Amino acid sequence: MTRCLLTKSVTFDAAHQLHQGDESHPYRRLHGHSFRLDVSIEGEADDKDQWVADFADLSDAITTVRDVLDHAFLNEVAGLETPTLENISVWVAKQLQPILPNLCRVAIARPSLGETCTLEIKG
Ligand SMILES: Nc1nc2c(c(=O)[nH]1)N=C([C@H](O)[C@H](O)COP(=O)(O)OP(=O)(O)OP(=O)(O)O)CN2
Ligand SMILES: [Zn+2]
Repeated sequence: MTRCLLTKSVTFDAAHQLHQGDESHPYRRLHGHSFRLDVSIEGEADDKDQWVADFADLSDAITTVRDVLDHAFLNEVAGLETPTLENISVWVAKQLQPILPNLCRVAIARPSLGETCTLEIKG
């Protein structure tokens, strides 16, 4: 059997404010970013279909979180009151774990800034 990691990626745009820094720090102003979300599942290709899972099912799952995050003011999303990349990763993992039991990695990137936060999920 072959153990594989499948990754599906989507992009979204969202606004946020961060409380870090002093009162005049630019992070505190309302501003936006373009994000890329990468979601990975791990498993073995099954005998019948010869795949770990249909990418269409991974796509359906990731779309449910993208629909919440895209063009949102992230601070107003329940559980995302401090929307750092780190907290967005944890939030996405919490949403997806019930529907993707073999979820193993969530990464949130800001490609224009060359920044990525990767959350490794132990089985
Ligand atoms: N470890 C983390 N560090 C920072 C995070 C984070 O989520 N985790 N977030 C930020 C802010 O979101 C900040 O707005 C990032 O942008 P910045 O580095 O200031 O770059 P610009 O806003 O200037 O980039 P643009 O090209 O204008 O979007 C900071 N640190
Ligand atoms: Zn920001």
